[in-house]
Amino acid sequence: MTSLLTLRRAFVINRILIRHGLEEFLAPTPLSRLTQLMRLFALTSNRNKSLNRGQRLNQALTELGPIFIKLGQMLSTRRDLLPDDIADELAKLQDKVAPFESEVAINVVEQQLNSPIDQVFSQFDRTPLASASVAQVHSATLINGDDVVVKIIRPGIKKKIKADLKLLYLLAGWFEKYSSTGRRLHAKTIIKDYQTTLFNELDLRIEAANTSQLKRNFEDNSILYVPAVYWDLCRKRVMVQEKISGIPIGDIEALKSADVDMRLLAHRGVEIFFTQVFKHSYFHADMHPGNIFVDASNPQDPKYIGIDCGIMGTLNESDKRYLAQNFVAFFNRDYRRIAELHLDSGWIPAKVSVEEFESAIRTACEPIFGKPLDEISFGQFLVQLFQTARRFEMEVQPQLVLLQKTLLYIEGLGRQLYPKLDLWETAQPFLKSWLKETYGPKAVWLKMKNKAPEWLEQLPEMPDKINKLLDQVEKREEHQHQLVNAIQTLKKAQSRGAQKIVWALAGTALVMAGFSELPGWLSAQWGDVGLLTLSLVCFMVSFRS
Ligand SMILES: Nc1ncnc2c1ncn2[C@@H]1O[C@H](COP(=O)(O)OP(=O)(O)OP(=O)(O)O)[C@@H](O)[C@H]1O
Repeated sequence: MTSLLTLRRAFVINRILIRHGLEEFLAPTPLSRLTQLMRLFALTSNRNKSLNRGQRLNQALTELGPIFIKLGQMLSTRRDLLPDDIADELAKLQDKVAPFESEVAINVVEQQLNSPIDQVFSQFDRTPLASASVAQVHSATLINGDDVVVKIIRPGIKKKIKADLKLLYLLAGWFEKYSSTGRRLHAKTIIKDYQTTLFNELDLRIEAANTSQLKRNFEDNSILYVPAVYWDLCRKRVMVQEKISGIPIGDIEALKSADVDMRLLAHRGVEIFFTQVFKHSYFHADMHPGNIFVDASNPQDPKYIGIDCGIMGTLNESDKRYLAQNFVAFFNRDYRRIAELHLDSGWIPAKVSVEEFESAIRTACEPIFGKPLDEISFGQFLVQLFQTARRFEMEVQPQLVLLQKTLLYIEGLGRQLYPKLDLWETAQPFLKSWLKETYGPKAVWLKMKNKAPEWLEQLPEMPDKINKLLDQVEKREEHQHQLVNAIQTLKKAQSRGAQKIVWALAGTALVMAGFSELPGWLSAQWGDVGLLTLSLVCFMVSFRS
């Protein structure tokens, strides 16, 4: 049954792709035969020939539905993988879905909270505030008078997501199997990452927990405000949080007419990003205009408000070191250092020549410096670096890709707010102080101080441990010695064996010669005796050796 449904959907996808002139994406897959058949029987025709391939892909994904639209949106941020013309068009995809009935929304809320709606809310706005492919948001007021928003998962969406994912896996599998581009793009991994993102979005407790964590991280830093979560009203398919109000970040006109200090706002955006990355190792990774607002109550001290923490990125110490050191080296145009960092840390295999890698990075990054300082892009640098490193067999970690995508967005936004934004001005002191704080003498001293109790605890066992270690070293040396001896004996035996074989072969050859015709100058009798004696000698030597 399921496979029949999948086949039907595959047929529909095929038709849509042909209609938008995108058969080239199917060419290497088994669907291409179906494509030929469909064209033969004129089941579909190729429209939109005047549009470029990015625009045609945009239209096809829109027609394929929300799960494909979301995939396109996600892919639009993978500039390290996709050509710019396609990424630009995919970025324009709109996730606009018709809202579901408010009765259905209320049913879900009552079922999830196990309580009639009017016992939880004094007012529930039946017209949704927003409606996307996975969830819908309604305004409401709690019995205690707090203004809140209620996010509700679209009923039946999980089944649809699963069916579409099944198909996407099938297509990605074909794409990887039959096309070198598919293999280069790691098509199946892309779908796997997408699946993780989608499934996380289906459980609103994950988003609620992320929101709480981000709020806690910025408790002592007022430049970012995060709404409070009402934990007792959060379930898998319903989340209630504080209602915020602010100017949407994309509304530049409104910000300007509110007399907001745009330069400060742009720099604070960069500061928030670097604080999340380097101080908290935890960053909001779904930064789009719908998720960022500005509190302009004091326009000369504007503050950000962030919502929708469904997708967050985390970094470990080595990721942060990688980023900080590379950024600093990049701004010093020290490509040698970047190459050395990659080799020394084992990010790229040791067999790669440092000169070759340095030259590839220089070729990729020099054009970025051809621009004025206020156009230099860290995000673009990461795109180029990852593209180059991939060519040298570096597996770029997903969290770094997520970060690169967020950084590109932050830069774009910052320059939209304040076109003269110089990222380095905010980033440099930040990175330098982070490197100093983490790796400077004070940091080393602090780390040693933190480790001291652990070391003290182990101190009494130290002599025993050192003894054991020395024993091991001794044993290892003994083993090595024995091994060398064994190899030498083996070699000798091998050469003696070879000698044995040679002598035995010579003996055999002489015996055989005895049975064959002898040269005329040798009398038959003496010849036979001589050959026999010689062969006997050979066999004896062979036996002895
Ligand atoms: N706490 C809030 N206060 C006020 N408005 C909110 C709040 N949370 C969400 N909204 C409104 O609802 C919209 C959608 O919210 P949210 O981004 O969380 O949903 P989503 O389903 O993840 O949407 P998308 O997929 O487009 O990001 C927001 O753009 C905003 O207008």
